[in-house]
Amino acid sequence: MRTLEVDVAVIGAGTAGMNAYRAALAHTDRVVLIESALYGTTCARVGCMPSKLLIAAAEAAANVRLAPTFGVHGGDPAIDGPAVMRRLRHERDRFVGFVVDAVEAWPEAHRLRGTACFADRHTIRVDDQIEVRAGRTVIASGSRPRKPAEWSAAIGERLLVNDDVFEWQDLPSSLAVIGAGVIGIELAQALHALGVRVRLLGRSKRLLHLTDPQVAECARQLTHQHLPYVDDAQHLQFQQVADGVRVGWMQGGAQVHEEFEYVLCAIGRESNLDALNLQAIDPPRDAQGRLLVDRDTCQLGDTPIFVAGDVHALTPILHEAADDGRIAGENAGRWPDLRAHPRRVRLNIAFSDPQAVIVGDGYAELQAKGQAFACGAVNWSDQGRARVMARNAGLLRVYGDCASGLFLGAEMLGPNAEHIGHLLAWSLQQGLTVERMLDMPFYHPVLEEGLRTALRELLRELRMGPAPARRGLDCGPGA
Ligand SMILES: Cc1cc2nc3c(=O)[nH]c(=O)nc-3n(C[C@H](O)[C@H](O)[C@H](O)COP(=O)(O)OP(=O)(O)OC[C@H]3O[C@@H](n4cnc5c(N)ncnc54)[C@H](O)[C@@H]3O)c2cc1C
Ligand SMILES: NC(=O)c1ccc[n+]([C@@H]2O[C@H](COP(=O)([O-])OP(=O)(O)OC[C@H]3O[C@@H](n4cnc5c(N)ncnc54)[C@H](O)[C@@H]3O)[C@@H](O)[C@H]2O)c1
Repeated sequence: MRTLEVDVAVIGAGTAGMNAYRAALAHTDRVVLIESALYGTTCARVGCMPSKLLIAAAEAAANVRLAPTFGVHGGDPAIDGPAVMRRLRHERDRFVGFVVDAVEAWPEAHRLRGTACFADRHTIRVDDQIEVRAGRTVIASGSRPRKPAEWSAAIGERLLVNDDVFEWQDLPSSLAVIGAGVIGIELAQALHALGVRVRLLGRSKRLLHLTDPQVAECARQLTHQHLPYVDDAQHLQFQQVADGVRVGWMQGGAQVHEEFEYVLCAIGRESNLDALNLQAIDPPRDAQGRLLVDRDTCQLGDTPIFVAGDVHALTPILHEAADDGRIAGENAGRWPDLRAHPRRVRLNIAFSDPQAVIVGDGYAELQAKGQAFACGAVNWSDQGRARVMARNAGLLRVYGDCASGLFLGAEMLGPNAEHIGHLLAWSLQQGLTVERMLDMPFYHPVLEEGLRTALRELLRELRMGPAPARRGLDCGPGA
């Protein structure tokens, strides 16, 4: 077995690992990046980018369907499945290509291909061919879709995960989507809008990680309006039939069956830790058995090992994985003089229809903290610009601290939530009070005026401002 001595080894060339590699390189040239599969990242190959390409096609179809609302008639959208998938794969391959080019431009001596596996805290074996002696290691091995073995045993290749969807040459005729989390909702809604017969099967009434009971209920109702959705499917059963799968479930005490061409499993992800032989490093764990990782340094306990990205499952989103990678790589490089990096405020966006956002502390977290907080809200059904665009569905709830008037967080379902979410996250990270946020300019007529309505109501609820005008007065008194 060949031996390689380095200061820093990075396991996984995804977004976290690539950022860790670059950050470590600022401190030492003795760095190696180990990857077991293809370069290109989960984000570009099978995650953020291809899913948003599919959603972009779905939005185009939805806009055609909405056109008659404005007196514009072009007929039903004709969906060319092979063309939808061709564009998706073409653009996806372009994004992947940029990533692959970037990695392959790094020195060959810094790159190893193969599956990494610990022998001890300073030794990593790669496919039992190379032994890497590393001063420090960054684990950035990501996650993969959870796929119950008994479901695979029952229906074999008819059971798909998100990775499979983006390889389709054409859209399927029908699909059961299991799991009403972010991936399930985004893909179910997009494929439904593209003419696929979809049924979304959730097992609890909770959707998209929303915890505010009012926003969650609004999400549940809108999802029911938008696509065939069962919010309490119990005792799922799968049986292979001639042209697909017969899916059975219990719903409100009754047994229901429906046949689909495929089943998409979107029930969460599991960390890629199993191949790493973690027992060899005896990792410190918390009371729940999770790896004990310091969020501000990414260090694993007091070991010379750092953990970054989805593998830790704390905040499995792209910008957090990139931040983790930078922090872990920098600290692995500068070891033992570690630096703590304050983290950005929480911002989650689901590209559902309408979009969903959670900023800062969600409703359930504030309640769990026992903090005295007040709420303000806007229902988008009556908001001026949202009505102009005929996209007036959803609810925004904003939270503020009763003692200080500080803005604390928000949950939202509604039009352009991705942009309002950013405004709110930036305000939160700057430590603004609700009053200070209301000092900012609001143009007319824009969706942000809806945010202003919610903030005014919040200020009133905090007993720090006057009662807002009753409704729909963005161009009248109270504007
Ligand atoms: C369908 C989908 C849609 C998403 N959409 C969004 C979105 O819109 N916005 C957003 O912010 N986030 C989104 N995400 C989440 C985002 O993609 C992830 O947070 C991010 O890609 C995680 O990056 P990572 O570096 O941790 O993992 P990865 O990119 O998965 O990298 C891990 C790497 O480690 C390698 N590896 C694993 N084990 C080993 C081993 N033993 N030895 C060597 N190498 C190993 C893997 O092959 C892989 O290349 C989405 C995810 C999915 C699945
Ligand atoms: N827009 C985005 O930022 C975006 C998009 C996609 C994915 N992601 C990231 O990827 C992560 C993983 O997404 P995900 O959708 O796989 O996980 P998730 O945790 O969001 O959702 C999984 C859902 O499956 C349900 N579920 C679990 N077991 C089930 C079962 N046996 N039967 C029926 N339902 C079951 C859960 O209750 C949950 O609602 C997300 O947490 C998110 O961080 C982000």
